[in-house]
Amino acid sequence: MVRSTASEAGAASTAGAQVLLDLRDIKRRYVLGEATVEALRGVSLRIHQGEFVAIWGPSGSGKSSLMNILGLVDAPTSGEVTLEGTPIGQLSDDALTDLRSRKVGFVFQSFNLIPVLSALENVMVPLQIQGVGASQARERATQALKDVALENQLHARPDKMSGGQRQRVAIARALVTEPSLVVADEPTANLDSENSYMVVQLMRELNRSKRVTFIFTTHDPRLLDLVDRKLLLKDGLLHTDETVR
Ligand SMILES: Nc1ncnc2c1ncn2[C@@H]1O[C@H](COP(=O)(O)OP(=O)(O)OP(=O)(O)O)[C@@H](O)[C@H]1O
Repeated sequence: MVRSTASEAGAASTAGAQVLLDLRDIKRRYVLGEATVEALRGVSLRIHQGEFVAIWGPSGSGKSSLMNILGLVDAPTSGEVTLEGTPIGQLSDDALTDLRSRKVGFVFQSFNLIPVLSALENVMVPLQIQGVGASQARERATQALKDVALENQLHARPDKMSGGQRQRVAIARALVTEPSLVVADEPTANLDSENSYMVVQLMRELNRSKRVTFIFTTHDPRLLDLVDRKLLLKDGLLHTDETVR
């Protein structure tokens, strides 16, 4: 049940902004032996460039399933996903991998930093995967860490950093490739309430300053105060879609 439609609600805050992601009637079914789980049961949604969006809802409502599809890491069982006008379902595996690495950055609840690498080296990794040369990668990663106020921790390893600092490194790593979209599934699940708020505030500032679209999931209602738009998922359906500002 959607009380205000995605397109109406999105248009209210994003007049003139281009559609970044368009999901039409997305269903995701998991089959485990005899059992079938209908994790998403028909989600239609439009995300515009520059939006700052939270997806919230009870455990098991389909948030991670939807995030995997929004981040192009999983394909729906049925329905269509379009990113900047490109229908995803028609791409080869190689083309999809290339598009995802250029357009999407990821932030994870458990940070997923490489423990033996410094903060700077962790942030350089996605650039090196893209084939960017070492000195340029170092320069861009240094700037990305400055953007999250960690210029004094360039050479620290993750195990010497607090949870909030580790998540800031992960945000720098997500942004260093200059993606159109950052997808963050429960980015504050392993942080205390003060650090949770600071991390979402930081994502908000970067969303504004860099005009990058952010979509994150959360269980924490306080964090919803910081968003443009909140989507409530229940039982695999988009229940409400509210544009806040
Ligand atoms: N890989 C999978 N195989 C089988 N079932 C799955 C798989 N991933 C998710 N599910 C099921 O799909 C439903 C939705 O799960 P999903 O993880 O998307 O929800 P969620 O809202 O992110 O939950 P949580 O807040 O607990 O992380 C649940 O019933 C879950 O058990």
